[in-house]
This record gives sequence, structure tokens and C-alpha cells, in this order.
Amino acid sequence: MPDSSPDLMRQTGETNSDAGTRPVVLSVRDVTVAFGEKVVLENLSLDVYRGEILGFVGASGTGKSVLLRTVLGLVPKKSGSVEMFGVDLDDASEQERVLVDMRVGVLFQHGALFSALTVKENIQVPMREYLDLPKPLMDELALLKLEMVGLPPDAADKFPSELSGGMIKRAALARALALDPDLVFLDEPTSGLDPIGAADFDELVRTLRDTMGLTVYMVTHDLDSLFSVCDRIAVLGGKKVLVDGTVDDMMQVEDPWVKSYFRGKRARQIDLSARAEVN
Ligand SMILES: Nc1ncnc2c1ncn2[C@@H]1O[C@H](COP(=O)(O)OP(=O)(O)OP(=O)(O)O)[C@@H](O)[C@H]1O
Repeated sequence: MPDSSPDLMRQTGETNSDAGTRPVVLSVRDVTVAFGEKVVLENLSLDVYRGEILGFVGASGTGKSVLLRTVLGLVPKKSGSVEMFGVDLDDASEQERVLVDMRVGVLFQHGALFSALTVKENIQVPMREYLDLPKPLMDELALLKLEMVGLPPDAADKFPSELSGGMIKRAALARALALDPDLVFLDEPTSGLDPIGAADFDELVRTLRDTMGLTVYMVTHDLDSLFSVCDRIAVLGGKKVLVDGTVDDMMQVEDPWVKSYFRGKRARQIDLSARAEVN
């Protein structure tokens, strides 16, 4: 049986692409998902590279959430494969699957914190699920995660109903980071935040990527996020990834939705102000 200890997986369990320079941490190949007769994704392929912040966009109802849930194994696919850290999730043993899951954090839309648990208890949910740690250590770790996401220590004993929208997002991010993951999925993390709160959250995501070497897969409608923190953007359309590339690449795309999204009035305002900040 192959040694699948986390350390070994970190060193070897990743496929390389792009002339061996950028390890692929998530590889989606020819994935088709349907609900009854309705095909939502068809032969969709996508690679996510280690250390990048990928922004995933697409018109409403194109299947962004379905893809995210499929990758996480919450929605069955008709065909295709999903590999994380070089492990094909359909072929993975139970032990391999647990090791992969421990390397992944998820921030679901609207935070999805357990309302009956305090912030600290929410952050400790993944620790209780996967680790066997003494309570004082878990408390210490929870406080550390709060600090990482910029929440004060006294947020630990608050319930989600006592937090602002921005604090809920940060608490949910702290929970996603509970196990020091390598890859985090963020589902519309800045939705519902005011522009300043959203910009602060984007900055936090970028800082965490820079300091922890995180790979970030972010489903978003937020043009500010796409322009300011995403290294690469993938656009979902016609049941597959229509196009992927940098913001500048998106500016060249003639597809009508991509064009109106990235070259519309709002996008032009953001682009102009970003360029003004640089100069
Ligand atoms: N469990 C399900 N059963 C049947 N159809 C579903 C199911 N889940 C999603 N769909 C359909 O799949 C399509 C894609 O939905 P999805 O929620 O992934 O879109 P989205 O791109 O995330 O949209 P939005 O940006 O509005 O959140 C929609 O037509 C939706 O109705």
C-alpha cells in the first residue's frame, strides 16, 4: 500500500503542468453534471495552480455553485474526474480522502456558521472532526485563527447572531482555516458586504495567500475582487469554462457576456480607478 502520510502527499502528491513549474492542486477533467434531463455542466475541465487566487465567474444560473459542490463531492457527476493534490477522488481510499479533506477549507455562501454554537465552537468543528486535541489547545488554536482573520479575542464567545455581516464572513473564514488547509474554496465571500468591508476582506485573502501559500478558488460576482486580488479568472458559460486568463486577457474576449461584464460601465470605472492608484 502506498504511503499516504500528509507530509509525503505534500511533497509528491501533486501533478505538474506548465513545463513543471506550476503544480496543479485541483484538476477537473471532462466533468458532466445533470439533474434529470437538465445538463448543467458538460465535459468541463479546469486546472487550479498552487498559490494562485482564481476568480470563478459566470452569469447567474450557469452552474458555479453546482461545480463547487461537485468538486467537494456533494453533487454526483455523470462522468469525468476530479483530482485534488494528485488524488483522484473517485479512486481514493477512505484514508486518502480524509487526508485530502483535511487540506481543504470551505467558506460557504452567507458564512453558514452553526447558529447554536459560539464562534470558537464553530472554528473547532473541523478540529473535533479530524483531530484529537485537548480542549486548551483547541481554544488556543481558535484564538489564533481569530487573530489571523482580524477578529478580536472577545468574538470567540459570541454567537453568529451577535456578529455583523463582515464579522460572520471572517469567522467563517477562520473556520475554513481551522486545519491550516492548502486550498480554500470561497463561495461569494464578499456578497452582502459594503465596498470597504469587501475590499478589506479581499486584502485579508491576499495576505493569507501570501503568508500561508494558500491556493484560493473564489466564486464571485464582485468585480472589485476580480480586478484587485485574482491572479486568474475563469468564466463559466455554455456548460463549460468558456475562457480563462488574467483581467487583461478578459478585456480581449469578444463573447458578449464576457465583454459586457469586463468592459461594461462598472468595470471601466474600477479599471480606471485601479490604474489611477498605480500612477
Ligand atoms: N439540486 C438541484 N436540482 C435540480 N437543479 C439544480 C440543482 N442544483 C442546481 N440546479 C440547477 O443548476 C443550474 C445552475 O445552478 P447554480 O446554483 O450552480 O448556478 P450559479 O451559477 O451558482 O448561479 P448564481 O450566480 O445565481 O448563484 C440552475 O439552473 C439550477 O436551477
